[in-house]
Amino acid sequence: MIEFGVFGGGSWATALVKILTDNKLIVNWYLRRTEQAEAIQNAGSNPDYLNFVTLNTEYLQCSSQKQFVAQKSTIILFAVPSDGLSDLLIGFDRKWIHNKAVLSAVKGTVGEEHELPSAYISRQLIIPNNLQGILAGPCHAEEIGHRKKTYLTIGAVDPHWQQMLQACFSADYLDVRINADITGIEWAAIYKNVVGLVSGMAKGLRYGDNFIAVLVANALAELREVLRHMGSNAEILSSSYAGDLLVTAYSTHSRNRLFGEMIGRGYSVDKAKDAMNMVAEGYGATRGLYQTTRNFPLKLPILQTAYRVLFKYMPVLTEFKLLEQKLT
Ligand SMILES: NC(=O)C1=CN([C@@H]2O[C@H](COP(=O)(O)OP(=O)(O)OC[C@H]3O[C@@H](n4cnc5c(N)ncnc54)[C@H](OP(=O)(O)O)[C@@H]3O)[C@@H](O)[C@H]2O)C=CC1
Ligand SMILES: O=C(CO)COP(=O)(O)O
Repeated sequence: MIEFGVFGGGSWATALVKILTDNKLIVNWYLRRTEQAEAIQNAGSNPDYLNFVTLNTEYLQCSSQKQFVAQKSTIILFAVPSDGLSDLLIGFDRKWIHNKAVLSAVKGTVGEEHELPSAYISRQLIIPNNLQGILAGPCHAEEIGHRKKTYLTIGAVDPHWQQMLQACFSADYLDVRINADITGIEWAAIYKNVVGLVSGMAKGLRYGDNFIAVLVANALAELREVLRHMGSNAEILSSSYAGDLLVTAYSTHSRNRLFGEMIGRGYSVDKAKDAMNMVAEGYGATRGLYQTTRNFPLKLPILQTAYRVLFKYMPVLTEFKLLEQKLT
């Protein structure tokens, strides 16, 4: 029988647990704070994230024991921020998940080598290709919490697993698309978080819809170039790539856009970080993607703008004046 082991207790994990338990699938949910695990088990909702979402506790077992969750489950799902992955995997024995499918819902780069989450997890836990997968968007946890129509993407290469996961995450308000381009989707998700930040900066600087439309159109072209150089022949005008970029660039739920908006309004990077109560992956993604692509023969002015503002502390308005000249 299928049992999911979900690792991570934030908004995305909460939305995913809701989908799975609504579908009457057993979920063993690892939360690093015991009090959070107990509160969710008792109240049937997560007090800290998406607290309006009611969870079906009949199918839910919360725990702050990694080993218990990993060993009891048949499918492992990681849904923590990318900078929490290495810490999460400390003391995580790969024997606990031998021959189990492992799915990453993480968007970001990991460590100083800027590895993709799926690659990092697979290297650490020695997961064979056919048992690796990712869960991607375009989606925001809040809208899933409200059962708003959403398209999800399952990235996996094994046809049996593709179909099984598609069934697990489908619902009347959820369509699940299958895509075997795992690394392309992950790089697209990393880049789109950078675009969300830059779109937010533009908003904070009081640029209007006319400019932001040009910014996003250029971002799509940049995304295509990045993916080509990463070895993906993706048709980017589909939901898993462009869709994910658009939702982050335009949605009021986007944490990256909110973070960028604060920078545009004049907050320092540290002050903007302090004001966030959820992760904005685009910050680390900007550095990871910049360093990964800096020797590529590509012009990536949007990525460079984000990098110069966030990591070289250049004045955001000055950088946008330069960016204006480079957009086509
Ligand atoms: N939110 C969304 O709509 C979507 C998010 N994602 C991606 O999912 C990932 C998680 O994001 P999200 O849930 O939104 O983030 P949140 O900021 O909402 O929550 C982060 C969660 O991860 C937990 N965490 C952090 N580090 C560790 C660790 N080392 N061990 C165990 N738990 C840890 C935190 O625990 P604590 O509360 O104790 O600090 C918290 O519960 C990100 O990569 C994000 O880009 C992808 C698609 C949609
Ligand atoms: O990855 C995410 C949703 O796709 C979360 O990032 P945003 O909240 O910035 O969109």
